[in-house]
Amino acid sequence: EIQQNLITASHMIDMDDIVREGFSTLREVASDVTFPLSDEDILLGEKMLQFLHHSQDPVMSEKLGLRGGVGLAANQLGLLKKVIAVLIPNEPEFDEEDNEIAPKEAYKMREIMYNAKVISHSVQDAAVEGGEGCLSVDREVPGYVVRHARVTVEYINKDGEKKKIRLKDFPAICVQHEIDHTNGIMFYDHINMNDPWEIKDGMLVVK
Ligand SMILES: Cc1nc(NNC(=O)[C@H](CC2CCCC2)CN(O)CO)c(F)c(N2CCN3CCOC[C@@H]3C2)n1
Ligand code: NI
Repeated sequence: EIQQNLITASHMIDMDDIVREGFSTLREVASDVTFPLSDEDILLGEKMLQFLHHSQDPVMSEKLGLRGGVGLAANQLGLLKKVIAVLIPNEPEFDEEDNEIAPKEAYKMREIMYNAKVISHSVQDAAVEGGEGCLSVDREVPGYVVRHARVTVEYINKDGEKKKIRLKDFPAICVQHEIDHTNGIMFYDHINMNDPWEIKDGMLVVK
């Protein structure tokens, strides 16, 4: 495939590997990956997670010229495979003298998810305060991205184990953003363009 360097172990994903609006795979439905996972699909997932780590590291993000990311989908790499990676850090706390206290768990969520799908969801909607962005969208698109407040997601992890997890708050938003990518859906598809900041029917605003 055209994304040859994505399957060389030593290559580190950077912004040049991320396709932008107009590239076909952002509007296509990706295929389920088959199990047992190929070495290529295992490597792909690991490199997607590595990209997110690098993007959240002051030194590596600077070195590789990365925009910050907490999620990534294979469609954004030009690959029609249902592979997503999520890396959501726990925010550090601060003591009375404003010294940073490392959180017990560094990450709220750190996962490579194969064939992820939403199998059930709350009636209640939610949107992230301030709206969303996307590494494949080089422009601001303001407005509440209306999503499900809580979702039950089924996926297979890199060890081939079927998982079923319930998510709420920001993790629910992030995983929906990534699963959307694997179905050719962009975040701004969920913004009410007539009234982008409309809050209706008990929609939660998530920080
Ligand atoms: C909220 C946020 N969105 C960032 N970017 N956008 C993304 O991740 C897109 C996916 C997210 C957009 C909204 C829901 C999912 C990427 N998308 O296109 C993938 O499909 C961030 F970078 C970011 N953080 C907070 C944590 N910080 C830790 C230290 O390092 C910087 C990092 C910045 N928070
Ligand atoms: Ni995105």
